[in-house]
Amino acid sequence: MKIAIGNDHGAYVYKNEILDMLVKEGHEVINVGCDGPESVDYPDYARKVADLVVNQNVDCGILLCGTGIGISIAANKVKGIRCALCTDTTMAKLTREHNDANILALGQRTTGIETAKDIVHTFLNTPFSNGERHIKRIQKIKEIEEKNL
Ligand SMILES: O=C(CO)[C@H](O)[C@H](O)[C@H](O)COP(=O)(O)O
Repeated sequence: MKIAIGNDHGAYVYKNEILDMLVKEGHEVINVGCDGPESVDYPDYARKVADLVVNQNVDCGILLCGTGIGISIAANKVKGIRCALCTDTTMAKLTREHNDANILALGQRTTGIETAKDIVHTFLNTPFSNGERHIKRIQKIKEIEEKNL
């Protein structure tokens, strides 16, 4: 898969671990995150990954910050983004099956690295269920986006 990954200073260690893992597994990864501990602003990185996803330059995105909260809030402001903060593999599976999430958010300060890697694998390997009720609900999310323009 082609994946965009972005992060703030609170998650550059996990970003590097997950980036290395994905490249070793044969994925093409575009790194638009920060690469060190200097303080930066997570919305800037959320926007970079979200733009790559909505413009279909990548199949999906991964965003990381200290908790995954701020960066997911920012990404979800971009029209067309369904970014899910996941803290376990059940959430990752269900957000793909039910919400067709196109960005996964993770927190370096809140989730263990092995769990985070498992979450990434589950997210990437779970297809959208295409269930009628889920399609209807995603359509309603899109209607909210349209009304907010
Ligand atoms: O947005 C966040 C909180 O939900 C992230 O955890 C950020 O990484 C965090 O706010 C950064 O905090 P810092 O004190 O500037 O390192």
